[in-house]
Amino acid sequence: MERLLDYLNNHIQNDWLINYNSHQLQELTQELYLELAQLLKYKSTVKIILSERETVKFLASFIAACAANCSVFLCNPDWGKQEWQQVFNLVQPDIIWGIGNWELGIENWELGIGNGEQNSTSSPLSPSSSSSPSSPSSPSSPHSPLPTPYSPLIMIPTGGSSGQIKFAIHTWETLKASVQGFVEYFQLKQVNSFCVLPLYHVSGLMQFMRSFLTGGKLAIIPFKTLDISQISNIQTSDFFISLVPTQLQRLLQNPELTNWLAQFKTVLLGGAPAWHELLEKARFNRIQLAPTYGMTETASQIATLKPDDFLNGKISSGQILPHAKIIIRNQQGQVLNYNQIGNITIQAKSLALGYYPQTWNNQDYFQVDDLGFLDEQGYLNIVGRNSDKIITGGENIYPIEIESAIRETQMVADICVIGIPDQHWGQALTALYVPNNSNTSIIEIQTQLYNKLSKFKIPKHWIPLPNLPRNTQGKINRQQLQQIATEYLQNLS
Ligand SMILES: O=C(O)CCC(=O)c1ccccc1C(=O)O
Repeated sequence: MERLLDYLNNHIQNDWLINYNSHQLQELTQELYLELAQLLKYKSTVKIILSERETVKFLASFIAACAANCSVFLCNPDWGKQEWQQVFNLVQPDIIWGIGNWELGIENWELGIGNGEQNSTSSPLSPSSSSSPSSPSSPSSPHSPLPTPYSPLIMIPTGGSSGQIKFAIHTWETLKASVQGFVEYFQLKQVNSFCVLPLYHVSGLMQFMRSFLTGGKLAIIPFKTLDISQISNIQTSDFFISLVPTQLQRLLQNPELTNWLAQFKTVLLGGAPAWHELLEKARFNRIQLAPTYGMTETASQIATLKPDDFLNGKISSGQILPHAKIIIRNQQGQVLNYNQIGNITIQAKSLALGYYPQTWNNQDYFQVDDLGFLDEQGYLNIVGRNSDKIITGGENIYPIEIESAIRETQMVADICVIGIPDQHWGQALTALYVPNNSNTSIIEIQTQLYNKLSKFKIPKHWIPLPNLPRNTQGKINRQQLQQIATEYLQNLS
């Protein structure tokens, strides 16, 4: 993978990284690479925790780690003590690059839980001969290689909306396959990306990868600091931008930023389910929106609705990217037909090899928690998450349908529907909502719902909250809401 350095130094235009100095990036990458090469004389594998807020440092560290075939664990500098402890115990890193709260998690680790690898004998990587480098533009193999010390392992964190942090094990090949699928699907030579999502997250990292591997431009500006005066000088009609639904909602509340957004070639939307009203608003404002479906394990999107389809009124997650295949199966694993709802299973060249430190062996397909169907034209439709399913009075309900209907009333700023254990109903449909203003009336919302939904789909309990617990990706923490709702209802009775 040393060819990566050559690629960075000689094959990428100087101005690819907008607002940053590419020379500085090259120099820092070289410096860090040499540091790693030194270490690799004595150790066969080097595990790096990368927790870097600064863009150039993040990119230099990432590229250097990959060039040196290290295992790099992408981390969120803002994780709390508990998360860092979990991560240190799992990873037992040789190097920590960056800043953040990780000091908080280091206590146990220093007490000797880590440091298990000090005895590894030297296995120097001989220059280029031992590795099987592939140039960033060559086609990738259909199967991911097993992890070897001669290819970098890129661990991307995924925690879902709550609970344990896991790392999906990716390789340069799986990430490259995702970029190739993307480029083919959109019929592009180069991808210019405007990245407002964190680089340690798959949604941010893949924007870097798309630009880096295709020689496209890359602007990186944290969402929090987006401000019209700072961004209006970048010509975005040639750019992709990736947003999560809550970010899109925020931008659409500001006319200037809405105008700015409407100039993008494509606005990729992913990370969490979008609601009908949000999509309508984007369509009304002629945003070139491309709702996507994908996850950390697939190195971002594997299905995407193209902007033309979106603007023509289509609602779905779009067609499947060429590097991936989605098959809908029933509980027994049998393949279902078009328009039949079942479990979504995935095969993809971009699929992770497993969750660190385990690889998935002999697995024919990856089954996710989502339910959906493919229509005759191969468009993917997501119905809901298996684990979010609520059974009330014997009826199956997916909260997304109820949440969309409630949003359409325009009387709530945010909404989540869950099931609370109930003697009579099995589970009682419960809506946790953020009122739009002090006059928000539940009676009025319910009246509107009666015209749209069957009676059993109307929530039995309504709980107002000042805000709902969402992570930076906009994913809602349903577990926490279960707890809040249970306590709230207990206090009532
Ligand atoms: O939720 C995830 O884990 C993946 C989400 C993701 O990558 C994404 C999020 C927002 C916009 C575009 C994308 C994408 O798939 O490229």
